[in-house]
Amino acid sequence: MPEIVLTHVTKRWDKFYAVDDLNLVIDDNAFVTLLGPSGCGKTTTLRMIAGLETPTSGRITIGGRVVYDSEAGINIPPNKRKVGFLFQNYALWPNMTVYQNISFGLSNIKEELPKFDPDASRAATLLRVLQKPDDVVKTIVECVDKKGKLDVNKAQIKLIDRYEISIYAAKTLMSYKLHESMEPGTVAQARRPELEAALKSARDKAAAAGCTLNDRFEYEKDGKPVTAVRKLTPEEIDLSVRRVARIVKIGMFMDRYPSELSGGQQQRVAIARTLAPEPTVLFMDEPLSNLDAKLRLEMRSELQRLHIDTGSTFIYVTHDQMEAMTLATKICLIENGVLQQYDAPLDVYAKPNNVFVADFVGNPAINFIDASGAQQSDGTLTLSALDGMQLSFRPKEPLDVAAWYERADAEDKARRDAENARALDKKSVEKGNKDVLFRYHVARVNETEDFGDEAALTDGDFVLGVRPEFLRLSDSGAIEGEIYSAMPTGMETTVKVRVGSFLLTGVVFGGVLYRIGQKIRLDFQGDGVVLFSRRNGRMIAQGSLSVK
Ligand SMILES: Nc1ncnc2c1ncn2[C@@H]1O[C@H](COP(=O)(O)OP(=O)(O)OP(=O)(O)O)[C@@H](O)[C@H]1O
Repeated sequence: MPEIVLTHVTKRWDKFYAVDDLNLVIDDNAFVTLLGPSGCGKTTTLRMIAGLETPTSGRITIGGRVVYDSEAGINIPPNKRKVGFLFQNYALWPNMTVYQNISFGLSNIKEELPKFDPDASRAATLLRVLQKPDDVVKTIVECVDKKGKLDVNKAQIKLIDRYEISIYAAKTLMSYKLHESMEPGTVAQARRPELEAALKSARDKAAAAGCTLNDRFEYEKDGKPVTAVRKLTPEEIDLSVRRVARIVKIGMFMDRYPSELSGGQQQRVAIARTLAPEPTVLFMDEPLSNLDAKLRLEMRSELQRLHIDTGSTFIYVTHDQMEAMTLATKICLIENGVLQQYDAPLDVYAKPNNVFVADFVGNPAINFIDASGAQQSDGTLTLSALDGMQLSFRPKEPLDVAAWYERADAEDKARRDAENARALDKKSVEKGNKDVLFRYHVARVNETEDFGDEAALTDGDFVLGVRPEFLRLSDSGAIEGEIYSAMPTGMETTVKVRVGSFLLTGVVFGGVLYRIGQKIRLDFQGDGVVLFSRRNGRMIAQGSLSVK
């Protein structure tokens, strides 16, 4: 499976930078979700990797092969990138059966493929299955109804699934009528000589051409595969269709038309159709957004399984952070065309690079608390927050705040210098959609209009990010609060707690009932509270928070 590498990829329309200098390495067999708010550049990124959109500049490789390079003038079309697509509007052909919908694309393939002997392959398959004639009989008689009538269609599908064979092999097997004989073993034995002869004749034919047949019945010469430009044989097409139908469990619906299927079943057919040509990379753009909530959840787990079963690399666009969190091996979070974080979902959740990431991921959302103060000689930070309350933040790892700022400022300066140098280049186009510092939201009881006219921020201005599960409601808590709202779901209750003029959101597990207006006490738990710089919005450290 291929690794996908994007190097300095930019896409702009005039002064609008939809994707700005994106560098990304997508590992073999990864499940990457491209996440971000509407218009941030997710779909553009996906389309550029797939070859449906031409980048303005940069380089993209798939499996070591350059598919796009602005400087070298390389741009391989999508149908030559061996990739598959699954879009929101997957539109099955209504006048074709499920089988035809899946097989249609395969029957149009005409490309360089290994030379193959379908007769030898089928003979070998039948010989393999006939080794256990009693098993074959058992599989067939399972499809006899109460009145003693055999459902031939069902029996064929059972044989196809049981032995992973084509419909042609299943029909031949049925024609042997093992299930009608008192001695299936003898019937099976009687069939062997003709099948063995077919196999030998195929090998002789290959030998006459100076070749050998490998164990997949493909021609080889001097140990190397012999290829030819050809179409797939009906048997190969059937085996592919059956393989993907097995994966998405639609084997029983092959003769139905799309209108005779539920939304979820149609979606599975669309997935099967995409998987049939065995794409090494599968692109999905919000493929579940047309489904209802329950089906979405079901299809999510199907997709996760599919990812393992197919071994393909999945690249999946979504603006639903929950979908991104639950499916991905890695999340690529984009805002305004700029990569914000590329990490495993739990790392994005626990160690967000900046306030934007912290805010975008997690439901209920993280609590932001403005705080100001300084680091003490013991490494902790003494902070004033929530209307003058004195808090102590203890970093999880050793931290030197002054040194952190020095590094961050040096990085910012280097970036600004690079941007200025870029602006001096005559060919460069100034970015119209400028990057602005994300304005996080501090929840208050009486929300006032935020004019953004803050006093100049210093290195002593911080933002604390407290996930709802790090708020602890307990009688021994040092902070006084009052229940502002409580939403029990049975498994947990989401509470908004009023602390002075602020509102903090917490999650309490179990069926606890709270009364609105009820006085409670709370504090913070765990060492996962995140400290951000208010000046540049970036994460400084994780740690624990307590009241002094
Ligand atoms: N052909 C085009 N010409 C000009 N601007 C475009 C064009 N295509 C896309 N854009 C702009 O590029 C930005 C990124 O678009 P893109 O479709 O990648 O966003 P997205 O993150 O997938 O959004 P959504 O979640 O809404 O689909 C958008 O602001 C969009 O308006």
